[in-house]
Amino acid sequence: MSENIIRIATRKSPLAMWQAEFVKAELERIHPGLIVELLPMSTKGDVILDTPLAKIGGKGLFVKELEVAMLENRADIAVHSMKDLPIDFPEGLGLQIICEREDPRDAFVSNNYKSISELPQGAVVGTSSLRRQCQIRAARPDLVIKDLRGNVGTRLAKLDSGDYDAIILAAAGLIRLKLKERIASFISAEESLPANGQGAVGIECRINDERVKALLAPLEHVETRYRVLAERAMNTRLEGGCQVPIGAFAEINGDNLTLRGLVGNPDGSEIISGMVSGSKVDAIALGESLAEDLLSRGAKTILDAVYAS
Ligand SMILES: NCc1[nH]cc(CCC(=O)O)c1CC(=O)O
Repeated sequence: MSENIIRIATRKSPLAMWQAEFVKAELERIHPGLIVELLPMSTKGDVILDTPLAKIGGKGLFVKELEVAMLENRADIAVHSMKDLPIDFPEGLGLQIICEREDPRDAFVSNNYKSISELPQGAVVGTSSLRRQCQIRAARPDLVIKDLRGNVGTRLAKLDSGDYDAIILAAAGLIRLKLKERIASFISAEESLPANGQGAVGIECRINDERVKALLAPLEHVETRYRVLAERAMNTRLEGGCQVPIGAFAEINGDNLTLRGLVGNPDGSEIISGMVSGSKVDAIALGESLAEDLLSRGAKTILDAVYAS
């Protein structure tokens, strides 16, 4: 491979392309003379659009093709939304960089209402996320949750066509796609704990590719890494895939990291939540200890039932 080229494997969705373009622009800014090429590709998750994600199963629905491209040396790096990235990597590949986090909150999007509490009895809310569904239904058991798939633009179009009274999306995706004005209100972490890694972009590469690793190093954001490591460690210990009713959200104050987490029934009838605090350098241990705490208080029973269904 030529010394001054980096090839980025990316999904073709507008958000994935934004993230890849962001990494390309950063690399070109930091390393004048470096040529960065995009290799857009479709993944299984992009092709199967009519089935709820939780039912398609299989880990890495949105990443496998990108990883094969790196292993076959058709690409050097892949840019991912951290929250969609599986815990395990194929041999030879690894998560190298976590970039600075965008707003991690969920966003309430509606053309008629300002917030969940304003929704009338029995209103229809669109989301395919068990995590969002569980927390919304815990607060408002009367609401009807209707599946909502597709990329951000598709989901907004379905809202606009009148299929839903409101939909829930990650604020980060809307902000990045310059659709912030579509956000009726931000949902606080107290109302809906975000998914692990939400709003953060990660970069995967071949673990033995020292040239690429050196070029990527300046994109690392240390605070985001600690936060996302704690959140992912909790998820890993809970053996959570990406389609699980699990929320995890870490914040850092000085050297102190506080991690909040929850596991719930998709119907919102039961939510087990907890919190840990400690030194940020112990991020992974903090995540694991919160997972143990949740498991000891009944999370295992809930998750077993979700995985079996
Ligand atoms: N599961 C899809 C997905 N993956 C990443 C984002 C956007 C924000 C992010 O980077 O977390 C979204 C859309 C959404 O959840 O609304």
